[in-house]
Amino acid sequence: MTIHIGAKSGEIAETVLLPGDPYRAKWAAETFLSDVKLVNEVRGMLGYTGTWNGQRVTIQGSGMGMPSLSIYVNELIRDYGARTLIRIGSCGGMQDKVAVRDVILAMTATTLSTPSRGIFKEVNFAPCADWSLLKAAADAAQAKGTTTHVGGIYSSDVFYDERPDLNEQMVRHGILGVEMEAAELYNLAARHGCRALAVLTVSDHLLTGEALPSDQRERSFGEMVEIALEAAFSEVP
Ligand SMILES: O=P(O)(O)O[C@H]1O[C@H](CO)[C@@H](O)[C@H]1O
Ligand SMILES: O=c1cc[nH]c(=O)[nH]1
Repeated sequence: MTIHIGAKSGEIAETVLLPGDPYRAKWAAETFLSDVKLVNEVRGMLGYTGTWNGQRVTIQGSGMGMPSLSIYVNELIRDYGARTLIRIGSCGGMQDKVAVRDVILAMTATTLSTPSRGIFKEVNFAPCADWSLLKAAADAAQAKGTTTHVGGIYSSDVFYDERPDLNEQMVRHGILGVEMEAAELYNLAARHGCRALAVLTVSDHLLTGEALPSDQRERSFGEMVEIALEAAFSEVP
C-alpha cells in the first residue's frame, strides 16, 4: 500500500491503463477485462486489475491534471513496478481535420509547465511517446478502421483557459488536441525507463464548439481502450 493506492503488493500489473476519470476505469475494466478485482478505492480513485487475452492489466484512474497523474504514476512505477503505462483520455480537437470521436495518438506533448519544471529548470525537455507503443497503436487503429491522427498534442494546466492566444498558437503549429496529463506521463516514463503512450478520444472541439456529454466520455470510448490494450501487448521490434 502507498499513500494514495490501497492495492497490496503484487495486485498491480506491469501494464497499466490510465484514464483521468475513475468511472471510466470501472467501465473499461468491467467491459474489457476478465477476472476483474477492485484493487484501489482510496479517495475514490478507482483501480482494477484483471486479464485481457490472458495478460494481466491494471486500469487505474489518474485524476485530472498533471499533479494528480504524477502522484499515481510515481507510486505505480516506484512502489508497484509498473513498466508500461498508457493514458486512455479524452481531449479537445484543435484542427479542422480532427472530428469528435476520432482517436489521437500523442507522439509529443507540448506544455507551458509540468510538475517536472522544477528539475528541468532552463531546459525545455521534449516529452515524447514510446516508439514501440506508438507504432503498435497506429497499426491496431488502422486494422480496426478507426479514424486516427498521430502527432503533437498540448497538455494544458487549465480546462478553462484565459489565454485564447495560446490555443491559437497551438492550432497554427499543427497541434491536434488539448488535454491535461500526457506530458508529465511521458516525463515520468523517461525518468524511470518505462514505456508510455497517450491514446485519446476527441470529446469536444475547440473550433466547432461540439461537445459530448459526460456519460459518453465515461462509457463510450471503447475503441481507444482496445487500441491501448492491443498496443501494450504487441511485439514491435
Ligand atoms: O477524460 P480524461 O482522461 O480525464 O482527460 C481530460 O478530461 C479532463 C478534463 O475534462 C482532463 O483530465 C483532460 O485531460
Ligand atoms: O482537457 C481537455 C479535455 C477535453 N477537452 C478539452 O477542451 N480539454
